[in-house]
Amino acid sequence: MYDWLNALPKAELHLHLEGSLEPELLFALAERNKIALPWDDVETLRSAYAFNNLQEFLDLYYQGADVLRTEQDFYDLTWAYLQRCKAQNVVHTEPFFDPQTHTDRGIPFEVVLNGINQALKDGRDQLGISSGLILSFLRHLSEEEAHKTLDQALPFRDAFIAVGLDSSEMGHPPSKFQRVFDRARSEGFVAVAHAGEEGPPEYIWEALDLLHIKRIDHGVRAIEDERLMQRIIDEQIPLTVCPLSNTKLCVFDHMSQHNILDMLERGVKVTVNSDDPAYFGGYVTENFHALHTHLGMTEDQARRLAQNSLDARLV
Ligand SMILES: Nc1ncnc2[nH]cnc12
Ligand SMILES: [Zn+2]
Repeated sequence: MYDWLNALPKAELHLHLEGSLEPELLFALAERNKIALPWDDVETLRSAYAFNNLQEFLDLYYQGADVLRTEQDFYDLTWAYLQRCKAQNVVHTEPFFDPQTHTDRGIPFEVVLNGINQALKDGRDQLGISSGLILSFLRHLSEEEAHKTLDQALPFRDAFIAVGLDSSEMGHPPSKFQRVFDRARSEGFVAVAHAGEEGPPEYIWEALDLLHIKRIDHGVRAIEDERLMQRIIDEQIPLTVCPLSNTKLCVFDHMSQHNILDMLERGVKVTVNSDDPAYFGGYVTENFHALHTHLGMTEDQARRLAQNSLDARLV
């Protein structure tokens, strides 16, 4: 089944480039940039990848991103991810990046963007993988800081297909970012947002009604609110679900409890994605395969999930 799932043409719609930083590349970049790491070796780092919640993961994820310094680093990161896409027949990808994670460390916005963009272009030309980049605001920072990030992005407007919202969800509802999303949409950006990963269904309502998002990232807690479920089904609003992420971050205790197939059978436009594959134990095919192993996902269901991902592309 793994090989069959791997060969299935699919799109990835929820992937943080910084979360595709494998420990081996992290160590190589640390050496190249002469950065001392608190871990002795790759295995020690990998053994630290055990999380009880989103915040524990984010603390390590931001620490890991510190090795990314030059345009070449961002190129190498993105190129390594695109090669994984090629190997797993991901024919289209819409990755996120978090500019504030880098600009707050003094890395110029253009350095980050140029490295990523050159790799995405080479991915199109050399690997045949189409793509669109999503600029994501960090929700644990202020709306004021998100406005500054949007200012930095506007000279490169054509480099982005959308804006997103990620990082620590609890205590940072979508309403906190209503004005910056208004502004982004008035500049022609499509909007997406993480909502209902750890946060309650109310955050999904806010993301839909206040941020006017076209796609919900995660959204698994929608199942707690029947009226919300009905809206998502009626309006066919896609959910970018990340099964391995949800189990690694204890959103579900075990994959056998995941609700993605229940949602699929109820008519929700759910898709399968890897979120932060270097940290959560696998890329898209591993996520599909876990659904087969622990939930008995059939070939027909896998085909529908893959088709949903192709249908839910923004570009
Ligand atoms: N799963 C996730 N949720 C929120 N922010 C993130 N940033 C990277 N991965 C994330
Ligand atoms: Zn995510």
